Amino acid sequence: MPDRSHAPHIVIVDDKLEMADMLADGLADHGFSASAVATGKQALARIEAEPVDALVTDLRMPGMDGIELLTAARRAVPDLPVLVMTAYGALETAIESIRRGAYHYLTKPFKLDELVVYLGRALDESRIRREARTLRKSLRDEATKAGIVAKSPAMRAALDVLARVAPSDAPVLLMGPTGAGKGLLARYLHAESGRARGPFVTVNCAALPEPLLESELFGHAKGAFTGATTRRSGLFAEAERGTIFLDEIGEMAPALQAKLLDVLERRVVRPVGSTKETPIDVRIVTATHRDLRRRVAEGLFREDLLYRLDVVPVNVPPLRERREDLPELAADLLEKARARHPTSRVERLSRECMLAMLEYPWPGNVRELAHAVERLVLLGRSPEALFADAALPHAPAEGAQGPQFAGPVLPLREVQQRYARWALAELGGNKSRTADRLGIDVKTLAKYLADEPSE
Ligand SMILES: Nc1ncnc2c1ncn2[C@@H]1O[C@H](COP(=O)(O)OP(=O)(O)OP(=O)(O)O)[C@@H](O)[C@H]1O
Repeated sequence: MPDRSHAPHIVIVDDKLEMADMLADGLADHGFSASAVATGKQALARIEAEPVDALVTDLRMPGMDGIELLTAARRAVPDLPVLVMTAYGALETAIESIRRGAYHYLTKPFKLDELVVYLGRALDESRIRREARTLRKSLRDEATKAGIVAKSPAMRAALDVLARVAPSDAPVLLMGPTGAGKGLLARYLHAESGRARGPFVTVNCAALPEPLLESELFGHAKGAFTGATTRRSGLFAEAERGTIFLDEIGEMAPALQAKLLDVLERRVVRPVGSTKETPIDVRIVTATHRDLRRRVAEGLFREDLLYRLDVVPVNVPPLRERREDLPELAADLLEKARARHPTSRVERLSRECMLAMLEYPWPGNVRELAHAVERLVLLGRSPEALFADAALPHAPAEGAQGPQFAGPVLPLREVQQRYARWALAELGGNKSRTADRLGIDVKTLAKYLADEPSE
């Protein structure tokens, strides 16, 4: 019997109760705690009332038959291992039971030892599944603890897609501007996947010239080029059983794109200067701030490679398009920055600062926000940080906001329309925010926007 901390509780159901009793006694001799019942209903009541580790059921029974019981039991306890006992010749129902999730079927008459072996295996597998789930959950909690802020629908959608595709090996393409969090999401995907215990290797494809990048990625043989005094295995090999994150994939040179396509198709790499190919088991995740379709149209990116890479495309919008994330991001970043600079006078962000942050366009996205908060913490002179302490290059100069009056006097209706259009453009085309800021409802805004200016 496999090592278990408690005697596994097995429910055995057979309309011939003496048969169920006999099996229960036999199982008790093998260290199980087994109860025998005579109907599907009784078995289900037990499963619903107390912790049961496995169910052994006859198939043909009056009232609730074995298939119905199997279905109901697995609805009550989704991972419950179920073994079915079937009469000789009832192969079809036995197969049907497997289709519905039974672990195994035993054809009567069978030896007790056979049941013991299959029960042991079923219990071990269900324990392993449970442990894997707990591990995955704790990794997910880790990712949340690692601090991915996702209040906005866009970020929540991105996390949701990533969590769902994580268990597969499907390539994922993260699209979004610099500093928006693509690297962080790539790590999250890795942590959520079955490869979480394997390595996560990041490569910035824009950082190295083509020949260097090729040998970085695929490795090189000894003497492959001047300076290659030893053999090097490359980052794909380093990422074996893990994930490789190719950042700025849009910048990759065409010749290298062809080689990467070959890696994706054949799952082998060939080090520079070598004739030997090595099989690889690596999940490929890519990211770009470019519009890759446009790069394809411009002849700068291979279309066949794009199709291979964007099996699962995920958008990571700029921070200004998901301001719901900003307050929590700013608060988290403030905490971290304060921990790094314990002598800072800054304790919190002033209301003025938060409002200004919500207005600011953040061209460098979360990375820029992180740097701004760092400056606030370093430069702030009071417990309540002011926006000016962040010393942001794109901050609007005081007084430059809002309408300026000059030129001919215009009818108010026209001013309303011009101002509404300007405000809408300022707020990135977001009608509900614009209406909110103008203190009108969306319908009224639409009226202002549509109004023909009066002559
Ligand atoms: N949603 C988020 N929650 C918490 N931190 C975030 C979030 N998004 C980004 N960050 C932080 O912002 C910084 C920039 O993110 P990241 O490096 O992932 O951006 P990126 O899109 O990969 O940028 P680049 O394309 O320039 O490499 C990192 O320190 C990251 O931890």
